[in-house]
Parts: sequence; C-alpha cells; structure tokens
Amino acid sequence: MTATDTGRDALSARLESGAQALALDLSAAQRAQLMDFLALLQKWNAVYNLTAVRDPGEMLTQHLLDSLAAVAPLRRHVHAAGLGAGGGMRPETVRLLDVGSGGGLPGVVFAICCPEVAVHCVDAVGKKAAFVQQAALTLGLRNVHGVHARVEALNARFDLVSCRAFASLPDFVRWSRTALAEPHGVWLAMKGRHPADEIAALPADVQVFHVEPLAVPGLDAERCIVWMRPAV
Ligand SMILES: C[S@@+](CC[C@H](N)C(=O)[O-])C[C@H]1O[C@@H](n2cnc3c(N)ncnc32)[C@H](O)[C@@H]1O
Repeated sequence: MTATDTGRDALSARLESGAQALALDLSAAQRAQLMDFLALLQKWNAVYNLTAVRDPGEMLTQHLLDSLAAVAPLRRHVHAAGLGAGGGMRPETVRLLDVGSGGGLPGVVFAICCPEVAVHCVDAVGKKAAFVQQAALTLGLRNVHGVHARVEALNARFDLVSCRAFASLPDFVRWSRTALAEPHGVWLAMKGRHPADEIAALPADVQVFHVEPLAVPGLDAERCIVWMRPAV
C-alpha cells in the first residue's frame, strides 16, 4: 500500500463517518465518486484556480462535507414537492441550476447524491465550467452539465436554483430570477450565519419560507440554507 493509498483511506473513513453524522444514505459507489471528485479538485486546482483551500483534509471538510450537509434538505424538498421520477405531479427529471458553481460546489456533490436531479453548474469563468464538464465525464455522471455563461444570460428554466459562496441574497435572486421555473420553483442559498440583513433587503416579490440551520461534521462554524420562492 502506498502513502497515497493510506491518505485516501483516511479521507474515505472521514467521509463515511461524516455521512453517518449527517444521517445520509450513500451507496459505496456514491462514496467512491465523492472521493474521486475530491481527487480531481486536488489534481486540477492549480490549473483551474478552483479553490483557495489546498490541504486535502480541509477540502474534505470545507467543501465535500459542507456541500453534503445540504443533501438531506435537498432530497426532502424534491420528495415533498412531488418532483422527480415517481413523484406523480411532475414525473420528469428534476432540474437544478447551481449558480456560480466554480469547481462544482455544491452542484457535483448534489448530482452524485441525487441521481434523479439533472444538475447544471453555471459559471462565468470558462475554465471552471470546463473542469465541471471534464469531471462529469471522468466520474461517469450523466446528470451533470458544466455551463459557461453569466446566470443573467440563461434562457432555460429550473425547478431549483442553488448557490454557495456566490453573492448577496438580493443579487442572487435578481440575477437568477429568469432561470427559476414559476410558480413552483425555489431558491436554495447556502450561507454562513443567518443573513438577517440580506433577508431584509430582498425584493417584496420574494418570500423566505425557511431558514434551515446546518451542522457540518468537523466544522465549528454556523451554516444555514435560506429557502426562497416567488411571492404570490
Ligand atoms: C466564490 S466562487 C464560489 C464557487 C463555488 N460555488 C464554491 O462554493 O466553492 C463564486 C463563483 O461565482 C462565479 N460568478 C460570479 N458572477 C457570476 C455570474 N453572474 N454568473 C455566473 N457565475 C458567476 C465566479 O466565477 C466564481 O467561480
């Protein structure tokens, strides 16, 4: 066994215990894809400028586990809203747009954990979208698409529009509004501490229907999801 194998085994054990702490049901194949995605982020970070985090253990906590913390809430929403195969109301594939996805966070993690969701990772920087496209090919993820565009320029519509470390809530909803399928579409914004000021600055036609606290295993920091929808 090489030192690289040992490192991967240790990270893999941390991923498994993190998933357990999040009560996340992941198959062995999904855990392997997450580890392979982490390896791709590490390998190509210098070329594509994907993240300021360089240490693999830090990448695991700050990127993978942080994104994984939002998976159970995403699965719950997809199920409760009757989206996705077998959901009855809208049996076709669920469409999610991850705005300012960078190296595919959280979009690629969502796609690995939720195969019924077609994830489009949009970024204004071409090489980041190219990395996501390449990662999708390498990992065999047919439900991931890397899109090089500014979100404001998109014409397509999505059932869910997510972001992480992207912009203030008012800018996020303003720039992505035309990409949200109405009336059922929702925004899922991953944030640090409860962003009361940003919520207060939202336009009147956007309603926050839930601010959901998240606990990231191994991270002593506040995290939440701000769930929003168009106000009727
Ligand atoms: C701080 S990074 C966050 C990347 C990733 N979501 C993460 O959590 O690591 C913000 C990303 O938003 C992208 N971006 C900024 N403005 C954008 C726009 N109008 N449309 C699409 N992407 C944009 C940037 O290129 C950058 O990759």
